[in-house]
Amino acid sequence: MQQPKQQQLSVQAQKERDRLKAQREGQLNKKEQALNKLSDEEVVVQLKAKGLGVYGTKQEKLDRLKKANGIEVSKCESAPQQQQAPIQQPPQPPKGSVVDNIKKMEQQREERRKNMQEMKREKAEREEYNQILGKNVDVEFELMIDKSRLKGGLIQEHQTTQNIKLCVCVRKRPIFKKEEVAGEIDAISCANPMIRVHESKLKVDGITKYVENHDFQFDNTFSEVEQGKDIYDVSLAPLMELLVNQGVVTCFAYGQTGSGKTYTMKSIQELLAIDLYKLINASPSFKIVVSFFEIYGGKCYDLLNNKAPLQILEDKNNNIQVQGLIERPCESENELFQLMELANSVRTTHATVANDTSSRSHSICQIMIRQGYADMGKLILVDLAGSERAQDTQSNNRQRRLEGAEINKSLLALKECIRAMDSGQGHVPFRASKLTLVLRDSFTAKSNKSRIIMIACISPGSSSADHSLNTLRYADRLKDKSNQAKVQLEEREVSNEELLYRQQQQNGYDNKSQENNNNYNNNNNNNNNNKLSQQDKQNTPLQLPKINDARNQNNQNAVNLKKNQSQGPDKEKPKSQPVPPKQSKRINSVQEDSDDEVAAEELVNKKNGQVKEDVR
Ligand SMILES: Nc1ncnc2c1ncn2[C@@H]1O[C@H](COP(=O)(O)OP(=O)(O)OP(=O)(O)O)[C@@H](O)[C@H]1O
Repeated sequence: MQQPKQQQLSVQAQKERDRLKAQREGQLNKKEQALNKLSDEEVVVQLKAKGLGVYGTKQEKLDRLKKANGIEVSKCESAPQQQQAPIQQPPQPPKGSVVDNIKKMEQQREERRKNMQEMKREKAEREEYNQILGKNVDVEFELMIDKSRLKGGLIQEHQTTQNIKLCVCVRKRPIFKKEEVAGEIDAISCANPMIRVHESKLKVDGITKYVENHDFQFDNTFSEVEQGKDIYDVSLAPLMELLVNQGVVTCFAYGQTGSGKTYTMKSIQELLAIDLYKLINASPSFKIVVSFFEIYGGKCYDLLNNKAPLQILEDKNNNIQVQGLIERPCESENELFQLMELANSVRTTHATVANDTSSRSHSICQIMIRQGYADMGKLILVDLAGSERAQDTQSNNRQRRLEGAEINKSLLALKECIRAMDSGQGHVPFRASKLTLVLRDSFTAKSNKSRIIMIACISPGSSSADHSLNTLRYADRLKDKSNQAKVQLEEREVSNEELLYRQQQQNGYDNKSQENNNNYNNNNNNNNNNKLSQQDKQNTPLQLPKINDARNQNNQNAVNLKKNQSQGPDKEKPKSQPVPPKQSKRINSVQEDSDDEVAAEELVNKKNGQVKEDVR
């Protein structure tokens, strides 16, 4: 009697397994169909969100994405075949019908000729047009690049830095007339948050031209039509409140020489001066103190004190002190702006192979907001020296080459510190260079009080494409994406009970660490000449007057304006533009995961141990 019962059970289990398998396959098919419909840009966005590589053809990228979604490769390969199936193959001519074959070949030849003529016509038209404009560019490359450009406008609106601890932005400067006359093509296209570098190349035969496209995605990207104000509005303006609540805001401009770092920083300084005094005027007890120095060849010089040499020292409380640095109080926005102008004008510049007036030093502008003797907040604007590769410095003299080496060393140290800070590592190697040493506060401030904005500037010229790639790769590596991916993966694998347990543990730990933090900060603050006011100890955010509301309104206006512009006749949205991914990449990945999680939960709830076996 027991045997038939067992058989019955195993048949039931088999049925259940088949049913689940069919259900799972159905889900995968749906997912696969959805993936097949994605445009190239959307595939790239999703790959980046999953921390995967974005190289290869569109099909290869799609396959990689499918694999990451749990769809089998063989299945992936069969998908396009399934799609192609409905296409009616023309009936094969019977063997020996030579005449038909010849006709077909003639048709194909005719088509090729037409295409060739069309290309020649297009090329001639473009050459004529370029001649009128005085452009002296390679038309073949120009046409190829134009065909592979990201369509104009924004894929996504710019995000503000309010909730982003490390915000990495890219700014492309416009191409200059003299560059076009010298044969440069605009080789960068930009549609926030994507940026594409079109690298012109020759095949191994040495004559066949082709264009290799490199895609990157950042928190924000700004094209040549966007102004310094657009960057300021989303990057620094939202952080004004933090500046009077013990915040440390650091803004870096990084990039190849001549890519627009100083230009960007100057426009930001101008807007900042206005906003800071709006803030100060609303609370008269606040005052602004500014110091400005440069780090050149590993040494520090005061830019507001006739370039007097400075020393960087560490006191017994491990605080970094720049000995001899003059701090100038400023009474008005004009005074602040004039001091900044003065400091910028005395900065060390030299003519290099790449730029006639290349800034060879890192300039650091520190703006402290004080109430009495207490620091309420600190803003640090760092205009980094132009990044150069070793091969660019070959024809420079020894001094320039040493400068280049020193600059690169400090940029590398900066990258390591930002990465360590972003990934939440306890140890930040800020002693690796003078630059990171003086910026210690930016890396070690409490995470909710510290914001870093990195603006990577790039030149659009085709001859700068490899420099631009270097800059973008540097910026891309600042954010530890693998960490995020790992956390997501790990979270998918733990059970609900375990998650609950972890959460409880975490809460306990957070409370403890919060206490420890408070103790540590209080001690630290005491050591730090008891500078902090009562308000800091209570940790209550200061209520700000209308300035931020006004800014938010401005932001909204800017966004609306951009929307209107992009809908206007000049910037008509191309129909082929990919559907904008509304959510951030993290939200996307959570949603994808949730499908699987819901399915798994349903199964677990429905059935007994046998079903659990299947789920596993
Ligand atoms: N967005 C922009 N719009 C118009 N002109 C720009 C823009 N960005 C830069 N420029 C111009 O490009 C030139 C070089 O810019 P800038 O001096 O800011 O470069 P840089 O990156 O600071 O160079 P370096 O590192 O060598 O000092 C300047 O003449 C500047 O006016």
